[in-house]
Amino acid sequence: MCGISGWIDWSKDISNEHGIIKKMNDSVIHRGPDAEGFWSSENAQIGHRRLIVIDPEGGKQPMVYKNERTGASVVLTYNGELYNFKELKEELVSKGHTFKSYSDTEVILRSYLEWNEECLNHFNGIFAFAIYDERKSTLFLARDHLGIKPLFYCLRGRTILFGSELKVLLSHPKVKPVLDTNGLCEVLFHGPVRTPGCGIFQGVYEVPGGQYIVFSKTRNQHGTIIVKADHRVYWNLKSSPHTDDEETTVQKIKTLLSDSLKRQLVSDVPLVAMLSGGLDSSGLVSLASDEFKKNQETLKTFSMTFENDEKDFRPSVIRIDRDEPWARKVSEYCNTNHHTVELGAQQLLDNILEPMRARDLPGYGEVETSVYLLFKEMKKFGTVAISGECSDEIFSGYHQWFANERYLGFKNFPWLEIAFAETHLYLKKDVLSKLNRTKFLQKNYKECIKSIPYLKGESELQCKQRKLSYLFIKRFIPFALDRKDRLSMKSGFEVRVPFSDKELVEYVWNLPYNSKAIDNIEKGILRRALKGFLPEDALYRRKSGYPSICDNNYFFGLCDLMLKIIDDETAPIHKLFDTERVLNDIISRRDKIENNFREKVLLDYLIQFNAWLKEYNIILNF
Ligand SMILES: Nc1ncnc2c1ncn2[C@@H]1O[C@H](COP(=O)(O)OP(=O)(O)OP(=O)(O)O)[C@@H](O)[C@H]1O
Ligand SMILES: NC(=O)CC[C@H](N)C(=O)O
Repeated sequence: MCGISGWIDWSKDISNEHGIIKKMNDSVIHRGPDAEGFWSSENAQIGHRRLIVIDPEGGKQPMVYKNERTGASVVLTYNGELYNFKELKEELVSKGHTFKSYSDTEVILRSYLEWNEECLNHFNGIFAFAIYDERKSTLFLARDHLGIKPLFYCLRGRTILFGSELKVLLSHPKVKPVLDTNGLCEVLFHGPVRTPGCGIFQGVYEVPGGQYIVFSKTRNQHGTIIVKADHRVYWNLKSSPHTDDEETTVQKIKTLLSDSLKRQLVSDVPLVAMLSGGLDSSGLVSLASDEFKKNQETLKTFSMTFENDEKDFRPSVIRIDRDEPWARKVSEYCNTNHHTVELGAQQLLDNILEPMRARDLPGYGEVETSVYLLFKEMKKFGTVAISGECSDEIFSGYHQWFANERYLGFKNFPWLEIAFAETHLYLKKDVLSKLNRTKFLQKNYKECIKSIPYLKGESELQCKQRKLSYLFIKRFIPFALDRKDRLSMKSGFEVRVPFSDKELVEYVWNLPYNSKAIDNIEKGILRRALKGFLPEDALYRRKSGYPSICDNNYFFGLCDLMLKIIDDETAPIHKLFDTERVLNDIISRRDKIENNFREKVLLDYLIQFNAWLKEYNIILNF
């Protein structure tokens, strides 16, 4: 993947401000370790950091089209992969376009020249890009359908700033890390599930998936130059009755998934795969290894586990068994070259702040640290990987929620029930009452469910299931993708998610829950579609969550780190949290707590939160 940055200023000449754009661009050097590029003019400074994936020579960026007659340029800075670029190129050639390279980047640029913003309706891929069009004095910011690649921006008067990560914007002197009431509520009450569009810091936003913005320079009635921002949704979930019979549905899912996977194998650099031994990653590994075999190649697969996990493992509602034996079994069945990455408690503690630095926000602790370390290791073997992420959200794999009246009737985001949204329990009383958690969450939830496209004639139960499915796709997926992008890109590693293919999502969205959970098992329809691709027991392995470390040394290590923070009077966290209660309820009782999952999540979050306030010099304004 790449990192993009930019600064458009219609209020003054910024052609000499190279130092600032260089700093913005350098902040995402990890996203694009292979090359850097800049383009500038009187009103624009545009940067690019490149992780080369397709056409090393021809795909350099920013990529510019210059109208020879007028001298006006159209400049593209882009992060992503256009999976259907070969087909689109043929279409564009038939319309008279000529190409200088075989890169997907040039296809994006030429598509814009041909179709303007409508080009988005032709794309299948993962992308976040900016096109500065001197011919029209516009800046076009766009993001892929589900929001797989990131894009943040802010508008200050006649100045527009944009970048792949929040740190790009924070590197510009005009942007300060101010946390107002809304920003604080977001980080405290939603856990890491940020509201799409919200950039946490005051005046900072995100282009949500499936949307674009055109900023244009125009004049108001007094003749003063102003910037107009036109926000548009170009893709969304649409409901229609599902009329295919069972067999047709199974066949269609099989075709859509295998087409998506094949498209996503395109790469000029080594591609590897994650393998948990669960249905989703195993299914993709099986399909991908067949493609590799056609070229006499062996797919490399990777799974993550913990040192001594066999001894320490205790089953829980979330994690019913260990991934490792299943991953090995699937690897043997598919003939992959399998690697196991083993992590220890101390290694996780040593890297505890890395996910926060990757996301520019505090996050979901240990799970994020292990994913980050896994990606870092995988990068030694490849530049691109395939992951089974998002299948659970798309196929409604959370049986415990979809088949449970309590959750179906729940009038809030269901994940607020999980441990990672419990920080409010330890907030100082005056802070909590000032922030009004209930009001914030209710407003946000109501806003979200307002746009659910219910289908006429659906039963009450079906409506509730559609609502839950909508919440997972529109709210939980952006969080999962955001996390995956930042944790992989911190090591310059691109992770692709074939289940998030727009055509597959559009089709599965309209399956009633009963059809998805056919055979009385979560994701039953997907299991039927993957029949013959996996050993029968792996095909019907029940869902077991992402591994969390059972070694108590990790929990004790967290307690020690937290104790140091509590003892430090200057620690910023004291301003917000009742640290005395954390000490009494958790740290002093550390030996007596049996199942410490919730406590681990809380401590992880508080440690990251404290470091975030400190390292980012957060200005609290609430
Ligand atoms: N132990 C693991 N090692 C390597 N990658 C993993 C591991 N666990 C999860 N992943 C990655 O994260 C993704 C999401 O995990 P998740 O547990 O939701 O899915 P899964 O294990 O593939 O399948 P299932 O949902 O059926 O358990 C996986 O598809 C895989 O890419
Ligand atoms: N890493 C990226 O975002 C890649 C951009 C572009 N697809 C290339 O191959 O260079």
